[in-house]
Order: sequence, then C-alpha cells, then structure tokens
Amino acid sequence: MSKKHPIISVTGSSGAGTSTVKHTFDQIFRREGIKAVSIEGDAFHRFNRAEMKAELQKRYDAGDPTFSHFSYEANELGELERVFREYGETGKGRTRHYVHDDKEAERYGVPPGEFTEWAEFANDSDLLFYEGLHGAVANDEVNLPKLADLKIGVVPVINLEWIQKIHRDRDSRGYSTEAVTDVILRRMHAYVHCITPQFTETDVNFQRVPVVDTSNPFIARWIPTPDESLVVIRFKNPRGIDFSYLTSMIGGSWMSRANSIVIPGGKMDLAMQLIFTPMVERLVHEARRA
Ligand SMILES: Nc1ncnc2c1ncn2[C@@H]1O[C@H](COP(=O)(O)OP(=O)(O)OP(=O)(O)O)[C@@H](O)[C@H]1O
Ligand SMILES: O=C(CO)[C@H](O)[C@H](O)COP(=O)(O)O
Repeated sequence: MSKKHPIISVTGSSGAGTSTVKHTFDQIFRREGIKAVSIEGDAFHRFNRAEMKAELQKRYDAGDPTFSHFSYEANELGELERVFREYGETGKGRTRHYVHDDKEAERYGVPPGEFTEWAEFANDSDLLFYEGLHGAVANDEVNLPKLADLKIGVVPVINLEWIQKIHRDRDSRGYSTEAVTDVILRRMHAYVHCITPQFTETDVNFQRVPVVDTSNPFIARWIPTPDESLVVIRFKNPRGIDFSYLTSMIGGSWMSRANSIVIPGGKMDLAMQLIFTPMVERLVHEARRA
C-alpha cells in the first residue's frame, strides 16, 4: 500500500473487458484533473510471440500441455512487483508495450508480437494505473495486492468472457475461431490456478451476466450488448459503501446480498463513476497531503 504514490490495479482474463474499464477511469482522471501513468499487463509477458511459440512447444514435448500466457512463469511478475514497489516508494518506474497487431505496430514502430523498449514513466504523476491479467497475484514469489491501494476485478461469466475474447481476437487481431478456441482450452489450467484466485484479493468485482442464451459461445454471432446483460458488483468490504445512494442513483438496481448490488448492463459506466470517483479523489487527496 502506498499513500504518497497510490496504485490502482484492474485485473481480468483476456477479453474480460479491462481495456473497456480503463476508458471509464480515463474519463474520471480527465474530469478530476488527475495525472495517471498507465501500464498494461501484457508488457510483462516473459516472451515475445516467436519465443512463446518455441517455449510452448518445448514444454509440450516435455509433457506439460498447461503452459500459457495465464501461467505465472510466462510473465515477469517479479519485475511487475518491483515496478509497483518502486512507484509506491518514489513515484518512478518503467514500462513497455507488447504489440498485438498492425495498428499497434504502426503506433509503436515495432512489428506485431514484439515488445517496445522499456521507457521511464513521466514525472509528477498522481497515481499508477495497471490493467491486465495478473494485477492481484499473491503466490510464493510475489504479493501484488499488498502493494496496490485499490484492486478491481473484471470477470464476466465464462461463456460471455469467451464470446468477448473470440470476437475481439477475430476482429482486431486476425485469429480464427478455431485458433482462439485452442488458446482457451490450453489456458484453462492456469485460468483456474493463476487467474481466478486473484478475485478473492480484489476490493470490488464486476461480473457481467448475459440475459440472453450464450449456451454455445463458439457460434455466437455478436457479443451480448449492455442491454442484454446485468452486472453484479461485489464489495469485499462493504463498510463505508453507501448502498442506498447507489441503488437510488442507478435505476433498476437492487441489492442481492449484503455486499453486492445488481445493475442493468447499460449502467456499468455510471456505476463505476459513482463508485470510483470518490475513492480516486480520496487516494489522490491523501497522497497530496502525505
Ligand atoms: N461491458 C461491456 N459491454 C459490452 N461489450 C463489452 C463490455 N466489456 C467488454 N466488451 C467487449 O469485449 C471485448 C473485449 O474487451 P476488452 O478489449 O476491454 O478486453 P480486455 O480485458 O482488455 O482484453 P485483453 O486484456 O486481452 O486486451 C471487446 O470487443 C469489448 O468491446
Ligand atoms: O491478450 C492477451 C493476453 O492478455 C494475448 O493473448 C497475449 O498478449 C498474446 O498475444 P498474441 O496472441 O497477440 O501474441
């Protein structure tokens, strides 16, 4: 935990919607005049695309079919922890980008499947914002939840998560449905062992639940829209959360448990703004006084 240089960590599986949540935070930062530095989880992959392919084959040949980008060992989590710690202590740090597609290649000047060089953060930021696969990992080697001040989980129910991943990977990254299906299958072991445990560490989880039939996610023609879904929002520690304010401001919402509310899918952006604006303001206010 860092008072002077706070860290917000948004964690979700591939296709869960963490980039979409980042847009909402960008709006909060802009409106509140907050200077945030952002890092992407994919920057901390251990291998570039060609190296990863070779590593997968090597491990497969050695009898391990479970290795994937979700595995701890496929990522530089020690380096991520070092960046969190350094930022918390000094406000400094570094990151890079993993380039996924031609559009990003044009933007960063590096071919798809490669990393950019590491670059230092801009000076004088108010907070660090992480978005990716492993922002709340606590294992024998690292403890990221201890270093982050606000931890958020983005976890659609799994059929929806797969639909979102299939459509995003097909439309923007040029993969076939079959290729994405193979990746989903290969990642399942690490999904259970490395991804899901993080959502008991997070302070607030957002779980999008479709209210249309997604029983065969591999043939879904489009991603269920916000109007075709509900979102369950669960607070790890409900103390201090003004549920009656939230349910009165968010039309059609209700409490489903003492620490959870359910909102219409189209109100997710509004709910995030109502929930996180005061939390972010408090973090930055305390940091400026520290
Ligand atoms: N709340 C939502 N309502 C409707 N569609 C959504 C929602 N959240 C995400 N999506 C869609 O799901 C797809 C994946 O979302 P996004 O790119 O944000 O995932 P991600 O978690 O950042 O993935 P990755 O980490 O692999 O880049 C996108 O097509 C996005 O438009
Ligand atoms: O989104 C991902 C993980 O969060 C990607 O699957 C991972 O970054 C590998 O990317 P690519 O298939 O483009 O090499």
